[in-house]
Amino acid sequence: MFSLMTKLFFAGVFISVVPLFIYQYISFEQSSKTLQLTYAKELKHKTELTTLLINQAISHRSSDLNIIAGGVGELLSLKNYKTIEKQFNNLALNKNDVNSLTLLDKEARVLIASDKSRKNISSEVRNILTTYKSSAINEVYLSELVTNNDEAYIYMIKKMIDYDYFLVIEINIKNIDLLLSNFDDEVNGDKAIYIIDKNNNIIISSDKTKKIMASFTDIDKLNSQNELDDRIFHFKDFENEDVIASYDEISKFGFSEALGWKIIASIPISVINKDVSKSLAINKKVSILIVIITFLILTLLSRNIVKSIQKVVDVANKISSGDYSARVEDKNTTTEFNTLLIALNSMADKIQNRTNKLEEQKLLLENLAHYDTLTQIPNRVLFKDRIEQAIAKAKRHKNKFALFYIDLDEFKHINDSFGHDMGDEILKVIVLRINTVLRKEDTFARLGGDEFTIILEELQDINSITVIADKIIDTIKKPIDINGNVFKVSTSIGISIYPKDATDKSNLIKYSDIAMYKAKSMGKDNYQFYSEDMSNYSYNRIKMKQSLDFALENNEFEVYYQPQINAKTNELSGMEALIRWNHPEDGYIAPLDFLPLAEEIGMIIEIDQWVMKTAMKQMLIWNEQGYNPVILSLNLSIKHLQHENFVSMLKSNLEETGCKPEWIELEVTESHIMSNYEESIAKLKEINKLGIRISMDDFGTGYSSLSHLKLLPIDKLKIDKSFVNDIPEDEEDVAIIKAIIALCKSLDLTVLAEGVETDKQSGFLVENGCSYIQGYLYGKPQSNKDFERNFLKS
Ligand SMILES: Nc1nc2c(ncn2[C@@H]2O[C@@H]3COP(=O)(O)O[C@H]4[C@@H](O)[C@H](n5cnc6c(=O)[nH]c(N)nc65)O[C@@H]4COP(=O)(O)O[C@H]3[C@H]2O)c(=O)[nH]1
Repeated sequence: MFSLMTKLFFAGVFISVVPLFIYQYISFEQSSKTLQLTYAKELKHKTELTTLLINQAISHRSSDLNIIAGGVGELLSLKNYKTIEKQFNNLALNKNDVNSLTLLDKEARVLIASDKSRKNISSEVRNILTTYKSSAINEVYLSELVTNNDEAYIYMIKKMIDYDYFLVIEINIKNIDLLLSNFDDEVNGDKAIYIIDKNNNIIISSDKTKKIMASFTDIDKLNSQNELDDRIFHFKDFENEDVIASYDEISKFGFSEALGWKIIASIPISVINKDVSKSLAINKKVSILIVIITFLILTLLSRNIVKSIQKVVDVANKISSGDYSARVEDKNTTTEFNTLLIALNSMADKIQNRTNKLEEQKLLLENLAHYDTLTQIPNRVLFKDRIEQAIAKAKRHKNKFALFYIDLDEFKHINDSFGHDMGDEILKVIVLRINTVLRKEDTFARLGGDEFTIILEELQDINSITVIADKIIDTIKKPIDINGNVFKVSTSIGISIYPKDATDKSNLIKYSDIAMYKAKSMGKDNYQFYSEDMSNYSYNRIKMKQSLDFALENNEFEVYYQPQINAKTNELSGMEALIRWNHPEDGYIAPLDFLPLAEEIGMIIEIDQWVMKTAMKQMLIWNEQGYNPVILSLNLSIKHLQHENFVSMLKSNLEETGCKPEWIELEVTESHIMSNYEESIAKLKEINKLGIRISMDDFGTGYSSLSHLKLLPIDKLKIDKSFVNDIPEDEEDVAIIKAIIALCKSLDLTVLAEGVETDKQSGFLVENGCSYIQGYLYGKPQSNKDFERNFLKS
C-alpha cells in the first residue's frame, strides 16, 4: 500500500521525466544525424579541395619540368651548366614541395643537381628511372610514392631526348603548398585527413600520432550500405572508432592516375556527439528546470490534495467514532473537493439529525420502558434496577434501607364503580401527595394497578420509617375531590428492611408484599413491618390454596344458617346461608379467610354453586317437612353474578333441587353492583323476573347514589354491621342508619340490620323503623340441624 503522496510523486516522475528523456534522446539522435551530415559535407569539401591542391601541385610541377627541360636543352647546347644549376636552385628554393632537381645521364649519374652535395641518386630513383626507360612514355613521368624517414616523395622524370639525359624532380608531398596548411589546420583538431595510396596505406596524415603507412584496412569495405551520402561513409577507422568520413580519388585528374591515391577526411562520431551535447546543453538545462518545476507543482498539488483528503478523513473518522457534530470547515479551491466536502457535511448533518431523533426516541422508549405512563414515576422495571442499586450501595456503605409495598384498599371498587378514567385521576392525586412526603433520593415506583413501592435509603433510625409510613397513610386518607366526586381512599403498607429481613431483591419485595397483606388483614389505613411469622402466614395461604382444591371433593364444606328475625313480632323472617369450612387438619376456617383466596384462584363459582344447591335442597326438605323457613338468603360473589351463564345456572339449580324461586333471596354487595352497574342491572332484572328477590348487602360501605338505587330491581337493603356496632352511642352511625331507613321507606324497600348483638341495638333499630334483624342477639349461624331445632321446630 502506497500513500497518495507517494503515488502522485511517482506519477509525476513518470509523467515528467520519461517524456523528457525520450525527447532528449530523440533530439540528440536527430541533432547528431544532422550534425554528422553537416560535418560530412564539410569533410567532402575538404577532400575535394585537397585533391584539387595535389592535382594542381603535380600539374604545376609537370609544367615546370617541361619549361625547365626546354631551357636546359638550350643551355646544354651552350654548355652553360652554371645557369642550369642556378635555374635548378631557383626552382628548389622557390617551391616548397620541390625537394631537389637533378639532371641525370642515361646511366643515372648526377650531372647537375639543385643540391650540390648530391653526387649520387638513391637506389629508389635509379629503379624508377629504369622503369621509366623501359616504358614507352616520353611525356613527364610520375613515379610511385617513395617514403623515407617519415617523408614521402614522388619523382617526376622528363627525358631530354636530344641528349639522352633525364630531368628528375623530387617532390615532397607533404610540402605541397596549401595542402600542408590544409592539413595543419586539422592537426590537433578532432577532424583528421589522410592521403592513402592505392594499397590503402596512409601516405600522409594530419594527425602525426598516426603512423604514416599504417594500414587503413577497411577502406575497401566501404560500400553502399555504409554510404550516408555521395562519398560519405560511416565506418570504424583503424583504431576501431566510429567515424564519419568522406574520400576523393586523385586518380581522376590527368596523369595522376598512376598515383591511385585517395584523400580521406574523417571525424569521430563521438566528437560530433560532443558538439551535439554542447548544443543541447541548454536544452538539458531547460528539461531539468521543467522536471524541477513539475516536481514542485506536483508536490504542492499533491500536498494540497492530501491535506484536503486528510481533513475529509479526519472528519469521517470523527463521525465514525460518534462525533456527529464534526464538519469540514475549510473551502477548497478544487470544485470536486468542494462537492465532496458539501456532500460529507450534508451526510454528517443527516446522520446528526437521525442520531438526535434516535436519541430522542431512545429517551422516549427508555422513559416508556422505565416510567409509568400515567403517573410518570418509575415503573416495575426501573424499580427493580433501583432496588439492586440500593442493595449494592447499602452493602458498600454498610447501610440499611426500607422497602414499602403500598396497596390501596378497595381501589378496584372505585375503578369498577366510577370507571378507569376516574380511578386514574385518583391515582395521579395520590402519587402527587406521596411525592410531597418523600425526599429526592427516595425511589417511588408504581408496580401496576394500585400497587406502589418506595425505597427509603440512608435511614437515620427506624422511627423515620414509621413517620414516613404515617405521613403516607394520612396524606392518602384525605378526601380526594375529582370533578365534584369526593373519594376517601385508605391504604395498606408492608415494610421490609435491608439487611435485617433480607439481603436480596426478590425476598425484600416478597416480604414487603407479605407485610402489606398482613396490614390489609389487620384493617385499613395501617402499616406493618415484616416479621418471620408473616412468612408463615403466606405459607399458610399457599397451603390453603392446595387444600381448597380438595375441600369440595372431601365434603369439608358445610352450610350454616343464620336466622333473620322480625323483631316486632319475634318471628322468623328468613335465614342467611353462610359457608363453613371444616379443615381436616386446621379445623374451622372462617369464610373471609378462604373466600377471597377462592375468588383469586377461580374456585368461588364452584363453591357458590355448591352452597346454593345445598341450601336449596335444604329448603325443599324443610318445606316438604312442613316447616316454614320463609326466605333463604344466599350470598353471591361478583364473579358468580357476572358469569355469562349465571341465570341459566340459577334456573337449572331451581329445577334440579325443586326449590321455588319465591323462597330465594340473592344477596349482592353494594360495591359489587356499583362496580359494574349497567351489566348488573340487566342481570338483576333477569333474576327478578324469575321471581327471586334481591337484597343489597353491606349497604353504606359502597358509593351508591339515590338515582342508582331507584333503578335497581332490589327488594331489601342490609345495613352493614359497622354502622350497627356503636349505636345508639355513635351519633354519626345513628344518623347514617336513620338515613338508610328513611331511604328504604321512600323507595319502598325492606330494611334489615346485620350484626345486631345487643337489645340496645335491636331496640334502637326497631324504634327507628328497622324491624328485621340479623345478629348474634337472635342466633349465630348454625348447622341445618341446629337451625331446624332452634328455629323451625319451635
Ligand atoms: N360479630 C358478629 N358477626 C355476625 C353477627 N351476625 C352475623 N355475623 C356475621 O356477619 C356475617 C354476615 O354475612 P355477610 O355480611 O354476608 O358476610 C359474609 C359473606 O359476604 C361471605 N360469605 C359467607 N358465606 C358465603 C357463601 O356461601 N358465598 C359467598 N359468596 N360469600 C359468603 O363471608 C362473609 C362472612 O361470613 P361469616 O363469617 O359467616 O359472617 C357472617 C356472620 O357470621 C353478629 O352479631 N356479630
